[in-house]
Amino acid sequence: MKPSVVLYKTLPDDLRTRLDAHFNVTAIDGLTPENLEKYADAFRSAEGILGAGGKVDASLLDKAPKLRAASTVSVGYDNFDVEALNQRGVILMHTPTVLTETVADTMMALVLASARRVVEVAERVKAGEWQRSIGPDWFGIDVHHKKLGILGMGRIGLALAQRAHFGFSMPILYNARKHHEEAEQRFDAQYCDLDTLLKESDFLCISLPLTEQTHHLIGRQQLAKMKPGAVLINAGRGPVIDEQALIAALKDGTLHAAGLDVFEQEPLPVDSELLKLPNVVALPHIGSATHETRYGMARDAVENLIAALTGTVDKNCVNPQVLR
Ligand SMILES: NC(=O)C1=CN([C@@H]2O[C@H](COP(=O)(O)OP(=O)(O)OC[C@H]3O[C@@H](n4cnc5c(N)ncnc54)[C@H](OP(=O)(O)O)[C@@H]3O)[C@@H](O)[C@H]2O)C=CC1
Ligand SMILES: O=CC(=O)O
Repeated sequence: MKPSVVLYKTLPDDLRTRLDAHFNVTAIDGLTPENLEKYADAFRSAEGILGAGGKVDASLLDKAPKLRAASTVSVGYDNFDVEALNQRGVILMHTPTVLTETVADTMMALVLASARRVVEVAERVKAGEWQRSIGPDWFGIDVHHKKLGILGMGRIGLALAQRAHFGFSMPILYNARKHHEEAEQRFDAQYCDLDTLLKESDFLCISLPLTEQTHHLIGRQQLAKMKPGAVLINAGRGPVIDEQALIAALKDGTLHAAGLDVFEQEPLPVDSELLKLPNVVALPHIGSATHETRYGMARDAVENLIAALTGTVDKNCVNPQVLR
């Protein structure tokens, strides 16, 4: 008999067919409390789950006693209680690599849009404000040759460094837990502590995961240390930045602008102060959102679940210790 799995994200038809070929699939529209109750039987017999978004914690795992593998259509896995998965021997699979270049493109787009006020001035054109030659009130700031600080020199940080170094001649500073030889050799990136990164970066780009250590890593004190007129970009996770402190820094002119793909609460509430600030470019968490990359992520997530439930995992595993 095929193993049972719960699918909580819509897949392209061909990938759904592949999943159906291996498993008895119960498809639900998200890990909501209502669905956990409504599909209690499916969770009780599920050996795998596949999807994105929604908390996978001890209380969900208690409802799925046969679970052996979870496959997320994302690289970030902060919505999973990995400790609880480890205790129950559940393998967690994710989708690194396939999205790296696309997310780095998004970050570079945020750098350019924030510096050159692309969204704001395009709106002004649409509003009919372009009536004569533009003056300094339409100007932005240069990107090329400015100092780019990268907080989190992992896969995405490295791809961003490549763009900034070769495409925009930007000197690169970075901070991570360890030195990254590849970034230093290929892009002449200089390692520094967080304070130096804050003080010296013209553009500070965050590509960190959300963990206990990174939660509110950037708060009022850190923002106050940033170079006057700097631009802050965040495509890691919203709660890495204390959003209220960020709003204050944008209002009092400490920061020139911010480009944000992620927020403390998503979707961003429509009454958020951030949306009232002209110097904020706010995107709806589209870091990896191209047709090609989202398809690749879904494909990898399906293959990851098949590998996890057939004992053939050789990559993309968050907690390989469970395999031993
Ligand atoms: N906006 C979006 O749509 C997307 C957002 N993301 C987010 O981006 C994150 C990064 O992805 P990816 O680059 O693939 O991940 P990686 O694991 O490759 O890189 C993470 C980097 O963060 C660093 N890091 C972790 N904790 C700390 C810390 N406490 N202090 C300093 N540095 C730290 C790591 O340091 P070290 O190298 O020393 O271990 C590493 O350099 C994801 O976890 C996800 O949250 C990802 C995809 C899309
Ligand atoms: O935020 C997206 C991810 O893949 O993580």
